[in-house]
Amino acid sequence: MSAVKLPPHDGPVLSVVDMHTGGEPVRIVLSGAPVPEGGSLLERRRWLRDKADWLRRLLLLEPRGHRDMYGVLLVPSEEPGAHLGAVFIHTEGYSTMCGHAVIALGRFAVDYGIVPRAPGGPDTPVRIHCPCGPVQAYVSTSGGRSGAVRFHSVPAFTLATDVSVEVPGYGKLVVDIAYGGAFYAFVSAERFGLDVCTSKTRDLVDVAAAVTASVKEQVKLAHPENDEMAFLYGTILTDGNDGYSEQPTANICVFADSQVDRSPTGSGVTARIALQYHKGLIQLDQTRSFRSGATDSVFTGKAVKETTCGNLKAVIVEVSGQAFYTGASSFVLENEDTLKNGFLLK
Ligand SMILES: O=C(O)[C@H]1NCC[C@@H]1O
Repeated sequence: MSAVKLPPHDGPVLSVVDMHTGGEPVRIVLSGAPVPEGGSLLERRRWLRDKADWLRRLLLLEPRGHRDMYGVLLVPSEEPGAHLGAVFIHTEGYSTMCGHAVIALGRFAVDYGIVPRAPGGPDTPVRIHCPCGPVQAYVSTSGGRSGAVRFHSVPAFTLATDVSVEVPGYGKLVVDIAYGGAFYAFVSAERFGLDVCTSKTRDLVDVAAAVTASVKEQVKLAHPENDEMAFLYGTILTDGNDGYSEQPTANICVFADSQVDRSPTGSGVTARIALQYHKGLIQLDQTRSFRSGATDSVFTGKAVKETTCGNLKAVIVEVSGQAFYTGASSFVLENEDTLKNGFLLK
């Protein structure tokens, strides 16, 4: 089949590979993006945010994307041994960690030749420098293709448990706050008479967004090593099944500007494992399954090592999942297009 003929356009052609992990999209930019200035990944991330945010908007917002779109800009990394640097983007801005995207990037790195497949198998290590720090992924091979990916994230920890917050319309409630490369508030959906798997997404989003807004107002977060991580990324509503079980526990993550994760949320699973370990509900190397309330997709997670983060006890968590390719596109723009930099409906 002949290559697709590009339409008339102005400016760069942005070539992307589209994937999904558990239903959550990942748009990886292959070429056409500006090379960000800066001596570190975090500086490059700030440059992209402050000087080239048109790129995020064009790639993720309508008409080329949608309200719940997610993407990755690959940037040079100064991290020793890193195979690639990742700047995670969503429809409100930039995040510090994205487990579902790490799972996709693991496959992408092997399949696109960034990391040669380890001859001896079974896994090919792929080291990904994320804004929260280095993440070590291990890419399996299945039938001559890359397959499931597991990753060891940055040190994960519980910041606070049983934090009381006043949520307008819902009264006083108690949340837990934990970090898995990003900070999340955790609360059972049952507290609102909802079920993460069967309630309307709109109802779950409204509740989670209200909790996020209240925690942001009433609770000051701190990260022991990096102030840039000290913000509440979202709220994860759970089914309340925090005690160890071989049965999956379900959750749904509402992050950034009421964006809904279709996957079980890799950084959320990381934080949830840290929370369950902190509460003595699971032991090291006990694997739990986490089901997305949105799509029933499943990640597994386990704490594999105790560590510290600054003065806090922490654990290294391993998360596993599977990503799939959905397409490859070239995006262009025309200067006359008044909507060329994207939009979202109110
Ligand atoms: O899997 C994750 O960690 C990401 N998915 C969307 C929200 C998080 O960044």
